Amino acid sequence: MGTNEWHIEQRSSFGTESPLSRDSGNAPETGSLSIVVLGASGDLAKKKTFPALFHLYRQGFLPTDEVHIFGYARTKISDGELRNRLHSYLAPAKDASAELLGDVSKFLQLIKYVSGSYDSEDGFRLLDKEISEHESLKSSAEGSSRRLFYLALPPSVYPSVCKMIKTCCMNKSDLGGWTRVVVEKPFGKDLASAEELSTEIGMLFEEPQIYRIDHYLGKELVQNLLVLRFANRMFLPLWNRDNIDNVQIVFREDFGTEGRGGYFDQYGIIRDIIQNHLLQVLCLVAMEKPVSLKPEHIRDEKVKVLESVLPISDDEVVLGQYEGYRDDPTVPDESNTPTFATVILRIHNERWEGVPFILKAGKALNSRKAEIRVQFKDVPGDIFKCKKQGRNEFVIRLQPLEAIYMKLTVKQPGLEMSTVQSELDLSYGQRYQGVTIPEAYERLILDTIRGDQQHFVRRDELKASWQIFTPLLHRIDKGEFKPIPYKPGSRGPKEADQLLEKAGYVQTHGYIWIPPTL
Ligand SMILES: NC(=O)C1=CN([C@@H]2O[C@H](COP(=O)(O)OP(=O)(O)OC[C@H]3O[C@@H](n4cnc5c(N)ncnc54)[C@H](OP(=O)(O)O)[C@@H]3O)[C@@H](O)[C@H]2O)C=CC1
Ligand SMILES: O=C1O[C@H](COP(=O)(O)O)[C@@H](O)[C@H](O)[C@H]1O
Repeated sequence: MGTNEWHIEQRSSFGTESPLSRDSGNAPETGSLSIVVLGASGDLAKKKTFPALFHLYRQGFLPTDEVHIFGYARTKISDGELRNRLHSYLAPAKDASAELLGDVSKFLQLIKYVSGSYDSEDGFRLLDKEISEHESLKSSAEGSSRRLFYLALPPSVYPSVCKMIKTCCMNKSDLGGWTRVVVEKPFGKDLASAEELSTEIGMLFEEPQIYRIDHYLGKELVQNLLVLRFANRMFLPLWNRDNIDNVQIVFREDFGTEGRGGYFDQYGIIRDIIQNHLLQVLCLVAMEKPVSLKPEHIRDEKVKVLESVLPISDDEVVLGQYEGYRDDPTVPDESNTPTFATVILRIHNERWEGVPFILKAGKALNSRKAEIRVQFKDVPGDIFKCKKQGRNEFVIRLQPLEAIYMKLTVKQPGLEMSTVQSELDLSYGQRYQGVTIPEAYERLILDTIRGDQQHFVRRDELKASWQIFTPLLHRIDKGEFKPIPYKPGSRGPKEADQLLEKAGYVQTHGYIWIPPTL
């Protein structure tokens, strides 16, 4: 094999399982599959859900003799109008080849739109009729139907929508097949509301039918975390408090809440990003090795980590709000909502006692990226006097430009015996040339069809995650904890950098990793 050749396992046919999901024990299924996108008129549906379905269709995972897709919402539009709305999201003008346009047009023909409300039976009875017609058209064995309901909706309507699905739209389960519901975040606003929502939905569906989606769990390098940690001998002895000084999990966006200020202001950055996306990543970084890759084994370990997190200390939190945030007419003039937060979590167990996990997220900052930064301790008895050049850091760049790199000290090439910071670099764009990295939503929807809950949040995980943040969130909601103003396009409040330093993070001066270009 040449250096630039790399064997990529093809995802061969619908229903086959990836090596890493084999343990889930799900057999490939066939028969009619109805995918219903509720909230089809909305932002998430057009930007993420339908494009993900289209990509799955193009790769052969949604065969036309089995699949039909339904959009459902209150807006009164025709099938054609929904298809027109979706067109530009499926085929952006810049790369609209004839082949792509042909595929878009075939895919759009699979979509039917049904209009109805979220709390009355009429619309859902009509939806059920349409689904049943499709099921009989696809001539599957009676009842062996699969029905997937994707709630691309505000959480306020989850209970009524779930009730309507349960009352009107379930498959005939005694004859085979299944009904599953996918629910989006934010799942609740605090511990009590999340538990209430869980109880309401739990009375209608069993846990194996509920897929609480967190799209960070579908990102390529998040999915790589367990492989990196548990399939590489060199990390096993290093991954603990004896060697690691601190861990940072960082999310930065270089734009504000444009167009979503009304939604955002009710939630803030902790509920929008930290309590879900970053905490899920923390679980995968910190958890013990699961017994197997079975979803329940993995999720059991994640829950143990969450339950070992100590109460957050006030002096380990910095909140910020970017200047101009309140100019949005949908944001109240006196809003106390943080658009930036650094929060240090401490895990009280044998592996991590004393190691700060620094979770940082912010909008309207100077760059867009998400990464995990594992910083090792200084070398004891350093004979090279290179301490000041920087510590070893293992960095997992989730986006953009996926990469894994290890910052390390090497001899400066040349005649002198001097040291310099450098890196071992696995940049995906360079190493896996020509490989398309699937979108998070694409993988996760495929998992829901396959019945693999490994990358979805279980009810007890959700509860434990709200337990961690609820006391802090309540104090912020009451105005007892104020965000510090920061300039849009900056690094956020300087107090956040000071907290980082206090927590033990040592910045490497005079060295910066530059993503390699092809
Ligand atoms: N947009 C994004 O990037 C992301 C969104 N999410 C989550 O996905 C879900 C959907 O998000 P998004 O598409 O942005 O939301 P939208 O605000 O676009 O709402 C989706 C659809 O729901 C209906 N709707 C809106 N408000 C209400 C209401 N108050 N009561 C009943 N129906 C309503 C509307 O359809 P109609 O009026 O036609 O019925 C709308 O088209 C949310 O839970 C969100 O938090 C998660 C991650 C990212
Ligand atoms: O869930 C959310 O995520 C997006 C960021 O997602 P990414 O995949 O682009 O990193 C964020 O913009 C949004 O506020 C939040 O609700």
